[in-house]
Amino acid sequence: YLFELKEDDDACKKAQQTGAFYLFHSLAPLLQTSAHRYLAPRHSLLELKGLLGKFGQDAQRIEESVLIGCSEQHEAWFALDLGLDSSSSISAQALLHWHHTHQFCSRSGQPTKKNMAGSKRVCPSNNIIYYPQVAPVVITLVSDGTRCLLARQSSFPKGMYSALAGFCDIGESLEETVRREVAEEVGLEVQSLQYSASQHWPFPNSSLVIACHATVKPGQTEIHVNLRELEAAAWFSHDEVATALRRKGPNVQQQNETFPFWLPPKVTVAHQLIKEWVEKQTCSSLPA
Ligand SMILES: NC(=O)c1ccc[n+]([C@@H]2O[C@H](COP(=O)([O-])OP(=O)(O)OC[C@H]3O[C@@H](n4cnc5c(N)ncnc54)[C@H](O)[C@@H]3O)[C@@H](O)[C@H]2O)c1
Ligand SMILES: [Mg+2]
Repeated sequence: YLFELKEDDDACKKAQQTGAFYLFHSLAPLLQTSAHRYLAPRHSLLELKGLLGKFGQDAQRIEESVLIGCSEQHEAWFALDLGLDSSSSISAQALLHWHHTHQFCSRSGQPTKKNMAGSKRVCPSNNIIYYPQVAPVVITLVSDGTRCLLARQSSFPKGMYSALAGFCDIGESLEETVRREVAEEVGLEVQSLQYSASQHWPFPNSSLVIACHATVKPGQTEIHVNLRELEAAAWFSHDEVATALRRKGPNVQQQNETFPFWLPPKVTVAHQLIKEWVEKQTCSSLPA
């Protein structure tokens, strides 16, 4: 059903009649608080036209909406950004951000036009079709069998460590990126690797983060930190990591000016990857 709406502008326009619209302003979502929770209000086309009229906006703006999904019953969902200045926060809706930042054809320089669903942009002068780009990123938790390797960039919040991450270079397989990034960032040779999970990650642009476990040969565990990319990297024991998983975010500074290390929040695939390793270690240390 979604494929049909992306390929057929008339079908998409018709779906707006019975669809639901989520509103944004300069890429920030409009939220309502209710009983200490944030809810994203949905607006029907009629309500949306009323809102636009109330604020003196042209109903034509509805053409700027983008299709973001549908219900099992084929109720289409749309996002519409009412903000005029889109240079501010990119904290939401990767697709709206992509439209704001890809307005021109990279070959002719002409302004491109979004299709009704917002699933692509087309250059009217040469018919080149542009689709939203997603940059693949690998995140790798390296283990030597009993410890795992965590690292931090200087841009991370104080005390936070995570698994090694890196963008795939053009032409690389994911496996090649894992081996290259681990070699580049900590000077270790990956012996084996195993896929774990993936996550769409819209910060700073649209990336697809693919999480993997990797092992190094026992005895080949000497770390050489690439200080151009990382501030620090070290091996951590199962107990240290299990304790850190329970810490919620930045902790108070300890007397000796250090921060007990903590890990990315639960919402990140980095957290899930590290948690999966701790659970696997716990299971493997249980008596058979
Ligand atoms: N969701 C998660 O759990 C999670 C975990 C780790 C990293 N990430 C994200 O993955 C991304 C990559 O992590 P990193 O900073 O360690 O990457 P990295 O080690 O490749 O270093 C970043 C460098 O990659 C280059 N680069 C930037 N954008 C690129 C692109 N689109 N394609 C190719 N190269 C690019 C730049 O030179 C940049 O300095 C970051 O945006 C980070 O937010 C998400
Ligand atoms: Mg990196």
